[in-house]
Amino acid sequence: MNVIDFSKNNSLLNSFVREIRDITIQNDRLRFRRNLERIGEIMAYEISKDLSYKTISVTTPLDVAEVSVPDEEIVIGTILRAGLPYHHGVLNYFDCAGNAFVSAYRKYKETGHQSFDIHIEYIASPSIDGKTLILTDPMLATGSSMELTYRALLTKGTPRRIHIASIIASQQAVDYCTQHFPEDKTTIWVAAIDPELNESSYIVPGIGDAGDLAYGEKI
Ligand SMILES: O=P(O)(O)OC[C@H]1O[C@H](OP(=O)(O)OP(=O)(O)O)[C@H](O)[C@@H]1O
Ligand SMILES: O=c1cc[nH]c(=O)[nH]1
Ligand SMILES: [Mg+2]
Repeated sequence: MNVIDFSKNNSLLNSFVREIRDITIQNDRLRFRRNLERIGEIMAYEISKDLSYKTISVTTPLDVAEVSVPDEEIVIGTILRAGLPYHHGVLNYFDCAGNAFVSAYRKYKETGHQSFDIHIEYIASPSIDGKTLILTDPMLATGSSMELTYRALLTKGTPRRIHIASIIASQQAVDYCTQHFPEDKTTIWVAAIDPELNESSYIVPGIGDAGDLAYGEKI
């Protein structure tokens, strides 16, 4: 599977990643959400280079110009909650895309934060049949939410191409997605790959809880 890790290259993207990681900056919720959004914009731009294109003629006030434009029908799929600002950034650039929203949350077992199941309770999606599906979630920790969201969306058709667009992924999640997504039509795009998960399956060093940083703690 094709895995694209932008931390290997120097770009402005790394400055935004620094801000969502930095404990002295990340607690400004407005800035945190805006950083997820602008990373989404950059991801969309990078993914756009991987699409197929067609040439169209555009009438200007003076003549006709030939322009290459994307020739794929895109659906952006997002996992609540932390996916929302990131989704918004991707949608800022793929502004004609369809949109799918899936709720996935960790339901912890009575034994504490070490053990949980992922629950999916809500899906709102257009048909994804034959389309290019961009799955957006800033955190890819175990990879389970991403896989279960994908399986839930398969009830809406079979995508022709899949782009998993995350921000911080664990190496374990990258390996997991490599095993659980169709190899021939999936690309994983990440801003960084971190080495570890802690005992609560949080990414280390990671950023902490992305949903809480964006929207506040939940009970
Ligand atoms: O790869 P996984 O181990 O499945 O974990 C990743 C999931 O955890 C986060 O959501 P969370 O469950 O914290 O929900 P929230 O966005 O509502 O806080 C994140 O946005 C992913 O959806
Ligand atoms: O590190 C992690 C893991 C899951 N969810 C988060 O928000 N952060
Ligand atoms: Mg959370």
